[in-house]
Amino acid sequence: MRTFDAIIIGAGQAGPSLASRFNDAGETVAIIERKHVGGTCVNTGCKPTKTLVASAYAAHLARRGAEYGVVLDAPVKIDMPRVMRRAHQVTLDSRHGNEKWLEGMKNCTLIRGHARFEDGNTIRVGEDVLTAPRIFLNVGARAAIPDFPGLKEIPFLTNSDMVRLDRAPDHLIVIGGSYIGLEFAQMHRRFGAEVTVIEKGPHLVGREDQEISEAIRAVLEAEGVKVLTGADRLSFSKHARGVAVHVNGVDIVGSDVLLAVGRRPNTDDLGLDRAGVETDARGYIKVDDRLATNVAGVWALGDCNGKGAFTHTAYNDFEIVAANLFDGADRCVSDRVPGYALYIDPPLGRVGMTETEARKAGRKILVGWLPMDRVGRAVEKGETQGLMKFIADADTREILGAAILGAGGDEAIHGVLDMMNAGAAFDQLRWAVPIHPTVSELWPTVVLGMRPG
Ligand SMILES: Cc1cc2nc3c(=O)[nH]c(=O)nc-3n(C[C@H](O)[C@H](O)[C@H](O)COP(=O)(O)OP(=O)(O)OC[C@H]3O[C@@H](n4cnc5c(N)ncnc54)[C@H](O)[C@@H]3O)c2cc1C
Ligand SMILES: NC(=O)c1ccc[n+]([C@@H]2O[C@H](COP(=O)([O-])OP(=O)(O)OC[C@H]3O[C@@H](n4cnc5c(N)ncnc54)[C@H](O)[C@@H]3O)[C@@H](O)[C@H]2O)c1
Repeated sequence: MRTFDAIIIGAGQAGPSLASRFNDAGETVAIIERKHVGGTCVNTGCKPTKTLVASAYAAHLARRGAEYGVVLDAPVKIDMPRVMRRAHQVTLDSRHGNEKWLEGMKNCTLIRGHARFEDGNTIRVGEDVLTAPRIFLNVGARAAIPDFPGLKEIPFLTNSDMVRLDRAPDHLIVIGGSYIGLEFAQMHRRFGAEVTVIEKGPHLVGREDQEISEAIRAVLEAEGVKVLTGADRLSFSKHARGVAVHVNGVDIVGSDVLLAVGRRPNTDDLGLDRAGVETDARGYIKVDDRLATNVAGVWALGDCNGKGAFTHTAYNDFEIVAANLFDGADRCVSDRVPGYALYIDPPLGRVGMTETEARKAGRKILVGWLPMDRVGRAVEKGETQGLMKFIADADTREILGAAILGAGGDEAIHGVLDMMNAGAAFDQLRWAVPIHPTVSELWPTVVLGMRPG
């Protein structure tokens, strides 16, 4: 049995940074990884997908070259193996960088293998048995694979397969019209595939306000992505041309199927019952506001605690735990201002509540919005799809939320995110002097135009 000051299971987005804090404090730490250092983000998530999105954007812009007076005399061709090599290289560089970082930590031991609890402070990795007074779970999540009729009979793809595919499918059928589904849908359309998105809910990205969902659908349909919402009773079968998806009484035939219907936490094979660590009905580890589980000395960080599903929320979980353990702070998850982006093109940048959520919360709200074709920067760039939207509390002057579906939306949303973090009233934006020409320079205009919602 080996003894450490701390054990971390999972080298995703929280684990390695936490290991580094233990190392720097002169405490011994073991970090256990069963697959690739860097976890989902680096290997099968953000890094490869955003690199692929960049290739797809280059193809799209090249096709539109003539609109800008840039003449390309031959049709745009996509070299898929090269596209994929570029994405793979970005992943490899990041993974190797993380590995080197961990291996360079004097007090840290990187252990390869699948970890399971023996009891509340003992972990087994194969023949290796480790113990520590503090254990941190950073085990992440994987693609959910529901038991759809016929699914076992057909080949299907998940996000992990998609980042290894070195061809554009002839016709990609995407099940699930949210983050993963839409990012892959648009990118493969731009790589030359026919693409159909099948979504169960009445709208794409159902958690957004309806006009945002509809604008996203318009962006995708304008590029030729077919969208079917309100999909009911899905089933699958083999077909001479690949796969047939039976939905709402019709058959859709494609060459490949991508399942993007959500994620499930990697907690079913962790021996949590032996340690007595509680999970909710969906398998997420129950934690308090400071990420402690019900078992003393065990914490859960990142996707596996169900409090966030993004790289920045997993990293913020590390920041919270580290600040509380090492810096004498008292940080908690409920202080976090929720922000995220959907990386279709143009991207959707989001922070805080939607208008629907603000109304449901019983707030008296003010709402302002502007179509992107009124934003000079977007006009100059020739990227005028989408809108900006701002929601505030009419009584307290608090900023409740904002969205930019439009050029640079993933970056420009940070102006609002920072104001919300600073607890600033929306009136402050009125007197900001933003830089011209930017997307952000329109926030004062949006704020001045707010009306009761
Ligand atoms: C296609 C896709 C695109 C995405 N794009 C974005 C994006 O643009 N922006 C964003 O913010 N988020 C994005 N995400 C989400 C983001 O990747 C995750 O939220 C983030 O990686 C979660 O980090 P984590 O540390 O909680 O878990 P992970 O990164 O999943 O790491 C968990 C690690 O634990 C290991 N592990 C699990 N069980 C065990 C065990 N028993 N023993 C040993 N090791 C174990 C796993 O192998 C894994 O390496 C995307 C996700 C996907 C799938
Ligand atoms: N840009 C980003 O930050 C980014 C990108 C990709 C993934 N992610 C993370 O990964 C997580 C998972 O993404 P996701 O898109 O797989 O899941 P999701 O939970 O966001 O969406 C799943 C979608 O599938 C639909 N669906 C469920 N069952 C269905 C069925 N039977 N038929 C048709 N549609 C069905 C749902 O209605 C929903 O729209 C996200 O929550 C996100 O946090 C983030």
